[in-house]
Amino acid sequence: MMERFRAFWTKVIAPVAHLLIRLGVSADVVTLVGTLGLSAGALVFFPQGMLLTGVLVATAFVFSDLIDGYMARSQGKSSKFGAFLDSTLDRIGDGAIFIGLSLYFAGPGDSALYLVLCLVCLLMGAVTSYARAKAEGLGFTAKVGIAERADRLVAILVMTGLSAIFDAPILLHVVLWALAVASTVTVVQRIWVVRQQALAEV
Ligand SMILES: CCCCCCCC/C=C\CCCCCCCC(=O)OC[C@H](COP(=O)(O)OP(=O)(O)OC[C@H]1O[C@@H](n2ccc(N)nc2=O)[C@H](O)[C@@H]1O)OC(=O)CCCCCCC/C=C\CCCCCCCC
Ligand SMILES: O=P([O-])([O-])O[C@@H]1[C@@H](O)[C@H](O)[C@@H](O)[C@H](O)[C@@H]1O
Ligand SMILES: [Mg+2]
Ligand SMILES: [Mg+2]
Repeated sequence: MMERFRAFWTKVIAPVAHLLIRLGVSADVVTLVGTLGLSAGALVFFPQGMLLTGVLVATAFVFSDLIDGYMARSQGKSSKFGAFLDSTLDRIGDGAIFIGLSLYFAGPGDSALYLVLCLVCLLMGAVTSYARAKAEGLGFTAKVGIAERADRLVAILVMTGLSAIFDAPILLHVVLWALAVASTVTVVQRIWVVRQQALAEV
């Protein structure tokens, strides 16, 4: 769903990308540093209950996932390794967010239920992305579903931020339930579309 906003946000990040290019920074370094920053934001601040700080730090770095590809393309330096690195490190950033929130619910958030829900979101988000990668490796396509990565990131970061701003834990609880369901639905959607493609080959 968020893909439709790619063009707008690409315009937003383009000046940053061009500055980094002028500074001689490579897209791969942006991919790596962005992942480290996103992960640090989630793993340092969420477990301490500093949810808004964690969201703001994570948000500052998550856009690196838009910047890195733009940098590569604008220099004509898109590469297979870059594509591999980008997709692989996405999983680390996604995992850090839900591990950070799991540790929050194991500590100040004090809820076994929402700790488990965080783990479900972590798992089904990872399976969602793996399903697409495996499908593409087999010559199928599976870039479908109601909860692609950007959708999941926007949902969890915005709602976590709002829950902190308004001191409304319910907002975080609702988004965790929603993402657990939506990610699972997305996995089923991807299995379905690959099944249809496989049957069409017969
Ligand atoms: C007050 C409110 C609360 C507190 C503040 C909360 C604010 C939080 C707001 C938003 C945070 C969430 C933002 C999420 C950003 C999404 C980032 C993302 O997921 O991007 C995903 C994709 C990019 O995917 P990909 O990496 O595959 O594309 P690339 O362009 O990188 O291309 C990859 C190819 O490039 C080559 N390559 C790459 C790297 C490399 N090193 N070498 C290479 O060669 C190679 O060929 C690769 O194959 O982006 C998208 O999915 C597009 C859409 C994303 C845009 C969504 C952003 C939405 C932001 C804000 C939402 C609303 C905010 C509202 C705030 C207030 C709410 C009340
Ligand atoms: O949207 P999603 O399928 O869960 O996750 C996507 C991966 O499948 C893809 O390999 C990667 O390039 C994208 O950046 C995003 O991480
Ligand atoms: Mg990227
Ligand atoms: Mg990416």
